[in-house]
Amino acid sequence: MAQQSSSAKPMPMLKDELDIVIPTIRNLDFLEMWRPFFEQYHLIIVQDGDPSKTIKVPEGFDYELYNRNDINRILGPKASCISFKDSACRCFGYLVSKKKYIYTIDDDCFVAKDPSGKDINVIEQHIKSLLTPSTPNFFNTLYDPYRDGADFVRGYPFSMREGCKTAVSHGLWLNIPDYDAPTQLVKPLERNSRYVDAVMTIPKGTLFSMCGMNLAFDRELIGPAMYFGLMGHGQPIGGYDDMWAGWCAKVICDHMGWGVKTGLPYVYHKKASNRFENLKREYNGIFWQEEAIPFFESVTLPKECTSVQQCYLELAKLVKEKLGKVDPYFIKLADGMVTWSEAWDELNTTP
Ligand SMILES: O=c1ccn([C@@H]2O[C@H](COP(=O)(O)OP(=O)(O)O[C@H]3O[C@@H](CO)[C@H](O)[C@H]3O)[C@@H](O)[C@H]2O)c(=O)[nH]1
Ligand SMILES: [Mn+2]
Repeated sequence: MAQQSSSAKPMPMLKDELDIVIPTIRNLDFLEMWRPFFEQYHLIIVQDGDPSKTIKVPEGFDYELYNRNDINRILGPKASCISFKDSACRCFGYLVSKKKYIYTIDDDCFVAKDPSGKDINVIEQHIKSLLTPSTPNFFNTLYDPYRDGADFVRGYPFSMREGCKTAVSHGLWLNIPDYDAPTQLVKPLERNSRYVDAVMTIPKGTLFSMCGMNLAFDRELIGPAMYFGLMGHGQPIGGYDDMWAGWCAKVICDHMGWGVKTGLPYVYHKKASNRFENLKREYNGIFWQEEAIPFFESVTLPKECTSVQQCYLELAKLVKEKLGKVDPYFIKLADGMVTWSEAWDELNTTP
């Protein structure tokens, strides 16, 4: 019998242990719709683009806001690892947060409704997913065994039923799905109306496409690996920020014995970006991912790597060595990973 189901006992709100990180190059009007669910939490707003632009935050929210001038002031030369003019800038929010958990959301994502018509509280579901164990080592065909009304199926080893720590909770999207630019171009009218009432652990040894628009993670566990890379202005690639972080984080979670879950909760995504612009920024990524995925699948981290940062620095070394041959960009990216790790230490190691 799985531990008491996650919905049997009320989930803690974690309002003093969770920050909401929002990257924005537009405005924050969408917060009005999220007010019932977000108002109790501290927001970290990462303002991208022109720092002289004033971003209006709706009344009543507790927040800190950082623009490019702040990032440069706080990080100095290390600011070079934080992207400009790409949603990748959001990882600066992970760096400066002091909380155990992070939830990050895009400013074109709104409250979705479940099949009963009830507004979905994304924070509550992500907390449930993060606070209940994962099952990366043996797939439970009835999905989340810790959920009310579910359990481990016959044949599931009892020695494995305590599960593992959960490091990442990856939510999904109704309306505009997270398709790449080529798919968006050929299927401009496709909308996702399928609400799948499930959370599942992504099996160990399997990579996945981590989308940053409705994502939560245990910052104390996997935060040092959640670098969203060098994307956007001055870089030959964009729109692969979350993908890169997801591949790195999944390899490290597998090594550390932690789980990554995907599924509920849903947001309602009203894509604000332009699919033609997206094709330009994603273009190299479409080719490079065919090299990057086999690389990540081939990675075996040494057993001496017992901390996420040791894993991350080892990964950066391998990226430079193996992917640097694909394109010099990956040498720069590997250096960015090291700078990120140094910045993490600088801002997060108590003297
Ligand atoms: O230069 C920029 C562009 C955007 N942002 C902010 O980042 C998020 C996502 O922007 P948007 O919704 O326009 O992007 P999408 O094409 O829908 O999704 C991409 O973003 C990532 C998912 O989060 C992933 O790379 C793609 O799926 C919004 O909050 C923008 O305001 C920015 O800060 N700088
Ligand atoms: Mn979007």
